[in-house]
Amino acid sequence: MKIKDIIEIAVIAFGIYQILKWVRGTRAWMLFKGIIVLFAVSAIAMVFEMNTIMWIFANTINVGIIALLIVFQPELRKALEQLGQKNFLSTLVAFDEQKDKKEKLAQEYIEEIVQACALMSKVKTGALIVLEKDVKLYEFEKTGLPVDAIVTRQILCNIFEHNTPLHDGAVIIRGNRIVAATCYLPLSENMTLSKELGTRHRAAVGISEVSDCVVVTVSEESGKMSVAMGGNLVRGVDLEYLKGKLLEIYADTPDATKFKIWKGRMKNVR
Ligand SMILES: Nc1ncnc2c1ncn2[C@@H]1O[C@H](COP(=O)(O)OP(=O)(O)OP(=O)(O)O)[C@@H](O)[C@H]1O
Repeated sequence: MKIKDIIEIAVIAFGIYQILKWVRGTRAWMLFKGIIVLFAVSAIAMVFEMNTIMWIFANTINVGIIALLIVFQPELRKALEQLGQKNFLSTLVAFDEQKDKKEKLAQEYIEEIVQACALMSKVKTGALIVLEKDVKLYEFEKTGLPVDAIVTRQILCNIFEHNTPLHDGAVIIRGNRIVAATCYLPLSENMTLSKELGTRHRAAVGISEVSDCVVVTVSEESGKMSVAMGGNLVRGVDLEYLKGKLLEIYADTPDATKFKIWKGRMKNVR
């Protein structure tokens, strides 16, 4: 083993790490998990010498790779564009402590979102609020106008106020900040959705199908609140349900886990 080989291994490991990090931040993450399952199935087929399954895999892999390149063309283009950017190195190695510090959806912000929905529901103001989780929604954020404001009930109500410039489309929330408003979301093509539902609710289901986000809607027609997650829509939820669902997002974040560990330690000390 020469120095050159060690450098080569380090470069490849770093490259794979960066690719995995990038995949986690895009909707390719779900697909990546699917591919891992397919590879697991092919490995099992190989161990048990299931020739037909192995033949199907061998003959579809080339087509599959081309299909992947076509489906993820926007993400690949974005990744290549980032490679060409000047600040690429600084994003690879997080020198800046702030950069590494992920913003988390703290309980107080959840309360703001819930209260905003309550107020809008009362006066039947239509709203579409997307809470981003692990899969980053940059491509949808770009379709709207940047806001970059701390989540407060007043700002949310103001954004969705009828006949104001920002009321149309969706708001995207990342951590404790509203990053964009008037965003255009993909409409779900789910045929089983109720025919009563219009495009606001279809858009909520649509974005939840392609990412792990949680979407809250307030109907302009009925004032009812709904929550979309993983392609499912729960209609007519109450404030308690809404708060519970949003708190689940908070519970998933590392900050909350740290808090739980800390609480556990405190219990042990006592
Ligand atoms: N693809 C989309 N992305 C983001 N927002 C959208 C999209 N399509 C529609 N909307 C929002 O939904 C509004 C139209 O809602 P529409 O009445 O069609 O839906 P709905 O599901 O019946 O909702 P409501 O119960 O509030 O009437 C638009 O004015 C716009 O703000």
